[in-house]
Amino acid sequence: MSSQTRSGSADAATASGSIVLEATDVQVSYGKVTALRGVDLELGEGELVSLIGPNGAGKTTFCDTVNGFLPFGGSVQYRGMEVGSTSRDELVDRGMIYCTEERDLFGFMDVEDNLRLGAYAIDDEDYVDQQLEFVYDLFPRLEERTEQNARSMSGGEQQMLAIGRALMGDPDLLVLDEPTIGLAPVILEDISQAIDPIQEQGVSILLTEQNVTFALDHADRMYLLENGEVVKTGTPEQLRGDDYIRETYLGG
Ligand SMILES: Nc1ncnc2c1ncn2[C@@H]1O[C@H](COP(=O)(O)OP(=O)(O)OP(=O)(O)O)[C@@H](O)[C@H]1O
Repeated sequence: MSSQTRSGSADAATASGSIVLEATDVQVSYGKVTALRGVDLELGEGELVSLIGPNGAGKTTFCDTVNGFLPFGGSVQYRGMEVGSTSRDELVDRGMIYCTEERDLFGFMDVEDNLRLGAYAIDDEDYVDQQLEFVYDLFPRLEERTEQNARSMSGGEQQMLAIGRALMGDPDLLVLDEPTIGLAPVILEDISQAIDPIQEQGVSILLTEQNVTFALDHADRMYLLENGEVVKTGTPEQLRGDDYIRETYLGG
């Protein structure tokens, strides 16, 4: 999907189809607390890159940073645009869509209205209808609940709605911050099954996770963040074979 509803981008990175997101030496502090230290991360066209790490490692801070919500040191480039000097509206307009850990749903609005709000900036009504159908195919539980208020849904259903709403915004890069947190295994499976079809639509994905198994199952490449620093990177295959990852994050 993507680009169909968005004004054409002429920059080199888009034209060459290579780097979507490039973070270089990113530093973020909250007063005296340093949350990110010298983080480098690269995400290529169509890739799913996962940033894994324990509580407080800095995953949400990284998502907030690349989405232009925090002041930072270093450089973050999205499609060749420097995030620090690009407005949030422009980032969203160019397809950087953020599904936050808090989900940010409109609790007193129903499922379909929440979904349609995700497409507020898109004029192409055919696209919106088509994408709504895609989201309902992806999450049939949402289609069964089109008129149910978001606040009355289970945590898992709300997570599906949050992802669905992000998809309605025609993402080029979808940033998913800990989508599996607190979910029962059966719901986790529903979320898991949605990942491949989203990638098949041509969407690049940055996924943060504490659930290392989930990340290993879906990522093309991974970065392990601890105390604000990237301490390991590699493919899932490489990280599965890593003693430290196995002992610390996969229970030996
Ligand atoms: N608004 C804030 N003010 C002060 N410190 C903050 C703020 N937000 C985050 N921090 C601190 O920055 C560090 C990184 O937090 P962050 O939420 O980015 O980690 P995380 O990996 O997303 O954790 P979790 O998995 O628990 O959500 C933590 O020490 C946290 O207390």
